[in-house]
Amino acid sequence: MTAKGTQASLIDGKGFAAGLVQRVAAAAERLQQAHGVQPGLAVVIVGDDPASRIYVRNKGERTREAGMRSDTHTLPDTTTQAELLSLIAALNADAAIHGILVQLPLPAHINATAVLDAIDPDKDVDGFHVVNAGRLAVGLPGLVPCTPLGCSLLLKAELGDLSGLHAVVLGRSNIVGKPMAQLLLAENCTVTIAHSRTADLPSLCRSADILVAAVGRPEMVRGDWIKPGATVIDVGINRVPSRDPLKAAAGGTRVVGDVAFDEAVAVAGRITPVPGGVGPMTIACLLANTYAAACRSIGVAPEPFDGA
Ligand SMILES: NC(=O)C1=CN([C@@H]2O[C@H](COP(=O)(O)OP(=O)(O)OC[C@H]3O[C@@H](n4cnc5c(N)ncnc54)[C@H](OP(=O)(O)O)[C@@H]3O)[C@@H](O)[C@H]2O)C=CC1
Ligand SMILES: Nc1nc(=O)c2c([nH]1)NC[C@@H]1CN(c3ccc(C(=O)N[C@@H](CCC(=O)O)C(=O)O)cc3)C=[N+]21
Repeated sequence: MTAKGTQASLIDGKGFAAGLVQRVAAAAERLQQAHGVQPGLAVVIVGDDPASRIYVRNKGERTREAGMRSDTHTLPDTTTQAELLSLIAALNADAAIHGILVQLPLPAHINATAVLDAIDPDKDVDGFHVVNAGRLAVGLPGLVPCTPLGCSLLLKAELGDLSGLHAVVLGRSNIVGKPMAQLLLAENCTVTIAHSRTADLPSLCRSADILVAAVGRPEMVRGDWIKPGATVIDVGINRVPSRDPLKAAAGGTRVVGDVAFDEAVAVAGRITPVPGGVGPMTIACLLANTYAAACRSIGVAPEPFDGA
């Protein structure tokens, strides 16, 4: 608590995501009843990255909850780019698969851009294909990257109209920062994108009504970088040693965000926790995108999930 006794309210991403998964499941059930189509997702993992393991475990549970089909293709580190491309070609041609997700990062000997751009854009439920990036940039309907889509849904549910708010997006990756900025612009925010060459990050961040942190640096954003009352969305998922020195010595870890939560919670108006904030929304949006792709594959307009 601060001297003023104020404390940010927590944005319950986990709870919001659970509700979204239920709404997607109900819509998918209606799609199946009306058209006999069960949305199908294929996840391809090459090698054994720890972040990918967490993601795939959670995704499997949520996909089952939503009554959708989920196939996981686990390939060894030694898989060649040609082998991966031929699996993608088979999934592109498979009418029972509406969504394809290739877990990142890929091993260094594989060109990730070439692989992502081999996915049929209409099955690209990650929204990483250059065609979907282009659709987002010019305002055409398409598949939007799950993490920024989840952040945008949380912000609209919390704040309503975002028009005229100053949003600072920390990070400019193709999978989080850039599409996040596009979505905020589409909601009529005034958007600043910051990155590793940005001068005086603390002052810039202090001018933000909405601060989205997606840098991959544990607890980089400090309490005094935040405008009092601002809304803070922490995208970071960083594994750091456990607080307990004995556990840490044994290799124990905990997950923290890109924001120093204990400091930020005393200054911000609203904030997402890590875990339990943006992460679960990413998975819920993956299911929503898979449902939408299944609808469009048979020429049906997907039910929207914008509302609460
Ligand atoms: N919750 C979820 O569902 C997801 C969480 N994540 C997490 O989000 C975070 C970001 O992921 P991602 O976008 O893939 O990361 P990238 O590493 O691809 O991008 C990081 C961005 O942060 C910028 N950056 C790095 N260090 C600094 C610094 N010291 N000061 C200012 N800017 C900096 C980089 O700038 P520059 O471009 O100049 O190098 C870059 O634009 C990670 O913690 C990741 O684990 C990612 C995906 C999903
Ligand atoms: N093609 C591709 N698409 C991705 O979207 C993608 C990817 N590759 N590679 C890895 C990153 C990371 N990512 C996460 C998603 C959800 C949680 C998540 O659900 N986190 C929970 C649990 C965290 C914990 O307790 O460890 C939470 O934040 O509450 C984490 C990480 C998706 N990614």
